[in-house]
Amino acid sequence: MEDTIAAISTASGEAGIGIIRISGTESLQKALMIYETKNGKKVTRLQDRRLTYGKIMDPHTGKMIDEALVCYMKAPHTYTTEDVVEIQCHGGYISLKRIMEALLDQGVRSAEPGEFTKRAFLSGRLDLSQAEAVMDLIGSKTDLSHEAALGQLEGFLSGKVKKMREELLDLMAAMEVSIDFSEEEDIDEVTFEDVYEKTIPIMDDIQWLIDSAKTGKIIREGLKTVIIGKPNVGKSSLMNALLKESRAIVTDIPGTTRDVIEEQLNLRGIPLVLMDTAGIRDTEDVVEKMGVERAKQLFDQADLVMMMLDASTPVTSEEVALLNMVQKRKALIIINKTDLPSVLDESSLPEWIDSDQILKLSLLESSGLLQLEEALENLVYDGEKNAREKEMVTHLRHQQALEKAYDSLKEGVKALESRMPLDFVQVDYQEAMDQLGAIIGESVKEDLIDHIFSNFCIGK
Ligand SMILES: Nc1nc2c(c(=O)[nH]1)N(C=O)[C@@H](CNc1ccc(C(=O)N[C@@H](CCC(=O)O)C(=O)O)cc1)CN2
Ligand SMILES: Nc1nc2c(ncn2[C@@H]2O[C@H](COP(=O)(O)OP(=O)(O)OP(=O)(O)O)[C@@H](O)[C@H]2O)c(=O)[nH]1
Ligand SMILES: [Mg+2]
Repeated sequence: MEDTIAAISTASGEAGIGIIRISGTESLQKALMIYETKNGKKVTRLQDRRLTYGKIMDPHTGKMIDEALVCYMKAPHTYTTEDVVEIQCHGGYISLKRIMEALLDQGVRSAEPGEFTKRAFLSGRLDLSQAEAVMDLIGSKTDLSHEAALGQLEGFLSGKVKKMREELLDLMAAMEVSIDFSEEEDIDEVTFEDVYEKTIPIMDDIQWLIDSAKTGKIIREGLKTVIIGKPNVGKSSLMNALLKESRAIVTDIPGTTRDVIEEQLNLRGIPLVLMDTAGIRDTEDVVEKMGVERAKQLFDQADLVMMMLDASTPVTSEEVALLNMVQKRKALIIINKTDLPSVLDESSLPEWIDSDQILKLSLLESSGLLQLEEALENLVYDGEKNAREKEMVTHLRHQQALEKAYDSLKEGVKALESRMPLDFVQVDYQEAMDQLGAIIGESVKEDLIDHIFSNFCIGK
């Protein structure tokens, strides 16, 4: 029997109401220990799925903690599939804290992060990718990431994975039968053709999912974008322009920004984590030097680099060195201050730079920003319009499992083609099955499951 757990499920802080969720066999009994009706009567049961007004009492002092609405939901048709009681009290710190204390006093255990959802998963009401989607939904910061999470919660990925696994299972069964009926260990020709032809579309489906992950990961995690360049080119001005607020200090003194300024931003549905950095130059100033070091570190970690140049100054050798570091990266080259007489010679830029990568702006005149947004959008979607739909793979874990499944099938098909003994083929198909299974939480180790749920928030 699972023990009975409770947690505050609403965010902490002052709020209209707050909810405590209790789950487990003893939920109702424990909740009733601290509950009485508005007339001060104790009760022994509550109607299933009915919100009831009453008082939450401290059993020790006999004093009221708060008034509340209480709802009992009978197993198995609940979030966790266990008996659940929810206590809706006033929001704020004290009511919620004291109700939790009163419950713990009755022998209820504090839920671990994600434990409610873990129970929903362990009971089979959700599969692992759906459980992960619950957290994504809570964490989503743009409509697109919200949509993607909702799609996954509704089972878009699980559905596809389950269908592919069924198809693979059929193929494995067909191979099995084929061996049983043939004299040798070989697979007969008809079965070979059939298995081969049916495997290819499965591989195509997997590839499609893998392709969607490029955008999907950015949609879920955000695109870490760092603005770099020499001092005074307008990096902080760009940060402010994109945020549409005066966040970073802008002056005409080179070396104004000394620390990293990080802000989140929703750009056409893409969550950007935007970082403005200290202008990179050789400097004796200790603080600025540290800022420059940080800028260089961030540069390494970023998903996207916006390298900013100044149209009114010549390209320096230091800038060329920075540009060359950007070569293999997702990068945009931004030439700012195009309102000033042009001094920068574009032919002095490294040759590898693609003309699509260069954007010309004048932040003073607010021109060129739309083109910049568009270029960013194209980079994320890789020019694929259909990537904007909500069906995409958003987790690295899923992407990696799909890649492994794909590789195994490729091996399997190769083994088939060269008429290898069937055991070889089967090993590959089984591996693909297992990899796909890992996405939905079948054939995964317990510590992976623990790890995934430990990243959830309390009360979920
Ligand atoms: N008060 C409250 N609001 C909430 C939740 C909750 O647990 N409590 N949720 C979550 O945290 C979300 C809703 N998700 C839920 C998903 C499934 C079930 C559930 O009881 N499912 C049952 C029965 C469904 C039915 O009525 O047919 C089932 O699937 O068997 C409940 C909530 C968002 N809002
Ligand atoms: N003429 C002109 N001036 C600009 C433009 N964009 C920014 N500036 C000015 O350039 C100066 C430097 O801008 P910042 O945004 O502080 O430059 P930065 O790259 O953040 O500089 P550091 O933090 O010192 O590295 C300010 O005086 C801005 O007003 C532009 O498009 N045209
Ligand atoms: Mg600055």
